[in-house]
Amino acid sequence: MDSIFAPKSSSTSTLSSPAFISRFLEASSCRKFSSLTFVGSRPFRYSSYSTTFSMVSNDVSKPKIISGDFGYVLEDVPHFTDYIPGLATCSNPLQDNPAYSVVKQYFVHVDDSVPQKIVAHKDSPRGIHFRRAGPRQKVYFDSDEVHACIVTCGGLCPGLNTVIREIVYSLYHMYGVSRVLGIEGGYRGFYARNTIALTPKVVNDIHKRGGTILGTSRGGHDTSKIVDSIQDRGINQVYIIGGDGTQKGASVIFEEIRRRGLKVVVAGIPKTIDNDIPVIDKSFGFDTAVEEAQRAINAAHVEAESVENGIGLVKLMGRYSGFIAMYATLASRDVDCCLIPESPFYLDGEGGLFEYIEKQLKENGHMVIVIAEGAGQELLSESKQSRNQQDASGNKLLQDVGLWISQRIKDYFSRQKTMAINLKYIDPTYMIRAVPSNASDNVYCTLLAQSAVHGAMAGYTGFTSGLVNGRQTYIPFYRIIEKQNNVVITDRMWARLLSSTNQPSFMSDKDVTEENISGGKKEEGPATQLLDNGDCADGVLGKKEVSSV
Ligand SMILES: Nc1ncnc2c1ncn2[C@@H]1O[C@H](COP(=O)(O)OP(=O)(O)O)[C@@H](O)[C@H]1O
Ligand SMILES: O=P(O)(O)OC[C@H]1O[C@](O)(COP(=O)(O)O)[C@@H](O)[C@@H]1O
Ligand SMILES: [Mg+2]
Repeated sequence: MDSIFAPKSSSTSTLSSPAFISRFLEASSCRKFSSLTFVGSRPFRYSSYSTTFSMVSNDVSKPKIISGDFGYVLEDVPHFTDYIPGLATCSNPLQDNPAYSVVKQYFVHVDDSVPQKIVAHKDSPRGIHFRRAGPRQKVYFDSDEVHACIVTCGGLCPGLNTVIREIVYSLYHMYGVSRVLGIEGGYRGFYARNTIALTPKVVNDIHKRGGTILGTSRGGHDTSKIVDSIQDRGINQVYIIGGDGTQKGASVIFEEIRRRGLKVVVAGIPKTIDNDIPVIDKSFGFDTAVEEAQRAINAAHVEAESVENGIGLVKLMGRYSGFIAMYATLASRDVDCCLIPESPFYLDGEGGLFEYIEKQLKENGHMVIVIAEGAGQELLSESKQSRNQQDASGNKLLQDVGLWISQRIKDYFSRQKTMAINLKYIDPTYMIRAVPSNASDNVYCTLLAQSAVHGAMAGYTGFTSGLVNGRQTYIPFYRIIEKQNNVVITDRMWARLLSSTNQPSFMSDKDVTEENISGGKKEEGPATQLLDNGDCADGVLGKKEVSSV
């Protein structure tokens, strides 16, 4: 255990002499560039393994956008060389790894990139691309120099332990790194908790367990305390696993690290059971969650069809994004109605939920309803006080829509006296996210973790490792945190759902306005490949974004 009271690095000022610099470079097996450049007269500060150099440019915090022929745009991620001059590089140790020596062209070409949109027309501009993830021929860290840490933040999600395990394994076995710390209890763990030494032995079995062996938390993000702790411990690779809030936190940590001129990588791995992170195809743990939700839906179906006028009601997670509910519904085929936050609904009157339930019960004798936790929040009669309640991270606390709607349905039928109903409410929300990841999520987690490690070793920083169109990429933080990924209710996927359940859409033509379509984001097309509106690179977005570069 490494104590939080670890002494501050003492060697911060006396190590700038030319003799020390040359000894340092000799000691490293990394080949140095022709010279170490000093901008101005500021000496560099060598503090344990995190090194402070003078900044190369004042413009480093701007997005790195590179344009090419035929409307090609690369939204690149930051790299050490953007703000640290004269860094040494080494050959990638993977070149001597027997397991990988069989792979032809194992190293990713420097110009490889992955298109954000793959549906194209013959006149389409090539559109936005992200840097392809994977090992690079040259790395910016000597194996002995690396001191990595891993932290998990926000709510649980299946696969967290797998990602932790695979980061540790990649660092140890691909890059010969042997110093990896686990930060306990989320962001606040950097300054308020002890750390755990992570070795392949410690993490060997953890992918079979749900949760995170490191623990997690909401709130507690104090940028300067976190970066101080990173600097004091001599950490130079920070792997941050978490959702939209966590990636926002990672982005400010990265900015502070860059402001201080530290040779410290900040790499994000996107975690969200709600699948509310944009750009990426889907988040890890999502498949597992959908699979697990089937068990609850099956139970609801069995209960409902075993009694007269049975209603099985299942609440699933999804604060603002109804992906789990939508996919679980599509997968199950037993669901008669799926309610999500993106699709407003109403209870009474023609075309309302009560009318539909009555019809279903008359025709089939039972029905199954799936409701995402964030659905219909505007309908819940809530006190002003509860409306403003937030969790420690600032996320709005939701009322239990499952309990509320169960009561409203029961009240309606007892008022109507047309039929006696038998409603069973199942709330499996925490069970779904507490399970270990399934086989396909395990593979996905492995690729995300390996990609993050390859990127970090190659000197990339300020990125989230993510799957785009089936390829691993490095996505700049600003693209991950700029908006939320939502179900687009005018997308084909939602239409498929409506046709599979036969539920009312609760929408009139006038509701299909720009504002109602996922918060007015229609012109930007689907933020995720879990949607399917066939948007291609010559859409409004393509033209707008290309011309703005
Ligand atoms: N805008 C933000 N800036 C900095 N840190 C943030 C921000 N939003 C959330 N965080 C931090 O990220 C962590 C996780 O956020 P949270 O919203 O709870 O979960 P998730 O990352 O799963 O969305 C918390 O420690 C929180 O303090
Ligand atoms: O009770 P908790 O831990 O706050 O978690 C509840 C929330 O966590 C989630 O599962 C995921 O949220 P995050 O991605 O922000 O962690 C939401 O669907 C849900 O509202
Ligand atoms: Mg979140």
